[in-house]
Amino acid sequence: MIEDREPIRVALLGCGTVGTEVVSLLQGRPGEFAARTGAPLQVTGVAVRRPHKHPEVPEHLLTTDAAALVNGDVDVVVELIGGIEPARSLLLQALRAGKSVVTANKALLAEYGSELYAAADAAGADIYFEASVAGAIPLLRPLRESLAGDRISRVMGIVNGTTNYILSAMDSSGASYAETLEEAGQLGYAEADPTADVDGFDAAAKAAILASLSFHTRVTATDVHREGISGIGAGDIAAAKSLDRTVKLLSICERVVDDEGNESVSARVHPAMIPRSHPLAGVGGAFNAVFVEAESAGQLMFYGQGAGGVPTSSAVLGDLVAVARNLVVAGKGPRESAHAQLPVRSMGATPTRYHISLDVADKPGVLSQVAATFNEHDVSIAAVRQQGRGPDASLVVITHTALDSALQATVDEIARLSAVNEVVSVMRVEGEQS
Ligand SMILES: NC(=O)C1=CN([C@@H]2O[C@H](COP(=O)(O)OP(=O)(O)OC[C@H]3O[C@@H](n4cnc5c(N)ncnc54)[C@H](O)[C@@H]3O)[C@@H](O)[C@H]2O)C=CC1
Ligand SMILES: N[C@@H](CC=O)C(=O)O
Ligand code: NA
Repeated sequence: MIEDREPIRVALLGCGTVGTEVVSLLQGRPGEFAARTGAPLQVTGVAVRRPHKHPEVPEHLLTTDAAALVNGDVDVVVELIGGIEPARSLLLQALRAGKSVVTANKALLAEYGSELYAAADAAGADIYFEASVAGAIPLLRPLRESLAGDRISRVMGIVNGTTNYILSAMDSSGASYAETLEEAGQLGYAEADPTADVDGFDAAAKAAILASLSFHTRVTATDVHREGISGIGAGDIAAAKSLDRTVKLLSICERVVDDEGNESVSARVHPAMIPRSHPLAGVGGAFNAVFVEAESAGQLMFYGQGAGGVPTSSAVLGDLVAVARNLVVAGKGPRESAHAQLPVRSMGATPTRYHISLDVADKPGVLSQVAATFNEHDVSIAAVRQQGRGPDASLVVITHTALDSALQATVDEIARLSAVNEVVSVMRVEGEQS
């Protein structure tokens, strides 16, 4: 009888947006969890900062002493506090004592993942973190396990729900940036400090995790080129609309092979214009979607709810069941796989495409001056559209693929041309043939 087996003792750290849902589901469905893992799951304590704020948790389980809870009689520690400290110290403490860990903390994993993996490995414990990237969507388990026999070449997607919620609203209803950011916070999508979302730190942490798993290489958040959405204005959204495109914050991780056959990894987060016909263009609200390209599997797409307490609790509980099953059969989950150790390519050396929208003087020679600047930097133009407006004109240029540093240098020089009144919008273009 499963009920007669020794329970698996679970400590929960943090009871906020995600933690509250995890506690409630764990307490509400004990029979199901026991049947699925092969032993009952017993919550031994819930570490919180202010116990009086948690009437939903049985009082005897609440504690403000997370370290004592981790050091006590527990088999699995579920960390839902977020941030680096005290989460890092608490998880190292747990792992070094042979206790397995489930965490949703991308910021921590993107910086200290290797340290945590090493501690888990040394003690024979597990570390699972499906909720850390793309919330409810099963994505890391497929990368770590199902695709472990394949070679991944590219991962591209929307992995931040808050910014997608904001950009979708700006695109569809012309809503303001500030008002939608506040809504995203109320709906439980935004991080405790929402600048982590809008400035791209959250997406960059997720890109580091995705690149590490996909390319068997240690990639940290500081290796990821990062641009957020705080500079995106109504002008950019309008420029995209006029070309039947939309703006999304994308995380793109690629295996790049140079002319000599040398491989490197590129990981970047930035807003990009994509065609409205692209499947990512239809991903609205806090939904996430990620494309994975692998040599044998071909193209795969993962889609679902990337943020919010209820969806994220699904991924956390899935990991908890996996860890508990391993404990029941004395098995182990996957370890760190960083054998490839590919160098990380700088953003300047990464091939990209640009959309550039200019306000120029409508007089002879302007177009040729602009075209000459592209030529000087060896950047090839894919399309040009000019529209006169009295003495001035709007000039839109879309380039072919070139090194990002060459594109950046071209834009800097164009901005200095006397015939250019204003650089209205500069954005990378993704999701179409170059
Ligand atoms: N909210 C979401 O949609 C998602 C969140 N995550 C991640 O899940 C984790 C938790 O996120 P949320 O629940 O949204 O955050 P939250 O801010 O709502 O909850 C964190 C809780 O931890 C508590 N806490 C802080 N320090 C503590 C300590 N020393 N001891 C005990 N409790 C402490 C806070 O009081 C708060 O209640 C973060 O790592 C976040 O990045 C991952 C995917 C989605
Ligand atoms: N703040 C994050 C939450 C999930 O990881 C987001 O908006 O995606
Ligand atoms: Na996930």
